[in-house]
Amino acid sequence: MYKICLGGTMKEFVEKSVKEIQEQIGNGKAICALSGGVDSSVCAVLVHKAIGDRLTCVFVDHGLLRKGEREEVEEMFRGKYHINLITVDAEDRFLEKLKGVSDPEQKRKIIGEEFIRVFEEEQAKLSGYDYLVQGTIYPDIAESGKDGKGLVKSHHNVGGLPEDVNFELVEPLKTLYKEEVRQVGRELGMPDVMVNRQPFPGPGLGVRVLGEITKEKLDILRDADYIYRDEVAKAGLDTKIWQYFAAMPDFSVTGVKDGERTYSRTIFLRAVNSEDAVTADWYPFDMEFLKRVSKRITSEVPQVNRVLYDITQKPPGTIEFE
Ligand SMILES: Nc1ncnc2c1ncn2[C@@H]1O[C@H](COP(=O)(O)OP(=O)(O)OP(=O)(O)O)[C@@H](O)[C@H]1O
Repeated sequence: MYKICLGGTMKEFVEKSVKEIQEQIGNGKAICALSGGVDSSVCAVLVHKAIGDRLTCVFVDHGLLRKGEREEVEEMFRGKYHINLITVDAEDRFLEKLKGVSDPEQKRKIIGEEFIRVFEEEQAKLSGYDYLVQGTIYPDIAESGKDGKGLVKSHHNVGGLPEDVNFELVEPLKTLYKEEVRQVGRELGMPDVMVNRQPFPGPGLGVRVLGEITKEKLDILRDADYIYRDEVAKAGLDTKIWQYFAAMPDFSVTGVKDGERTYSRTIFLRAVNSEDAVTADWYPFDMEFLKRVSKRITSEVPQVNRVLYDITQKPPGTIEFE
């Protein structure tokens, strides 16, 4: 395992990794599944530094992304880093597959399987790619109890890429802890919004729209979540809270607006701090902050008439709702 304090500086780590990646890939070409999360993003930028245009990233827009996320990823990787990036528009096929499904495990499974199918299709369109870049980090290997050799991230959020893929794996971050990965990102000049990014589940908003997923629900949740994130950032809390997000339960409730009865959507707000995701405590926002967020959501998102803040620790709760 790489230890910054014992093993040298981040600059040295980056130099050493670039050399190793060049040695491994030679003149070959590599493909990387890019989620926009910290691990795959840092990995992509590192590998790009080593092999330039011979890296192609594939970003799957499954329609379960947060508001603005796709644009941010495209701007960053295509615009700033000039990395070959294929964005796959797969919203319709994911939503079609998810129609009528409300069981969380089944939703995860469907999203995972569809992700693999999409990735395989993209891979088939490309030729001459022998290497698969994976943002595997040390805890992934430790958790799965393997030594990491030839390991395809077994706990892949969206089901795991098939083990039989005809690729040689490139895993330059596999000796690092998350915080070290962030430091590598900073060393590579990546902006704070990217390296400090909070964890986001692989199935995305698919597990934050509780119960059956529809485009309408996703759009409402995206708008509410965007306002919440905006207020957290404005209050300067975005680097103080480990994870914060909005979710939407599978029921409507009665409310009143302009003297008329409404029967609309509820939004849950969640914010937790945690060291290791094993235990977590809810964040003690001040009441004025919560009032502000609630007012903005209920006035700017017309389909929402109630906002609830979750004050449950993990355990007995979990960070996500599904
Ligand atoms: N929408 C997506 N498009 C392309 N690849 C994806 C997508 N979602 C996930 N992946 C791939 O699956 C891997 C594992 O996803 P997971 O959600 O478990 O994230 P992670 O382990 O936190 O990594 P990351 O920080 O890169 O998101 C990612 O590193 C990425 O390679």
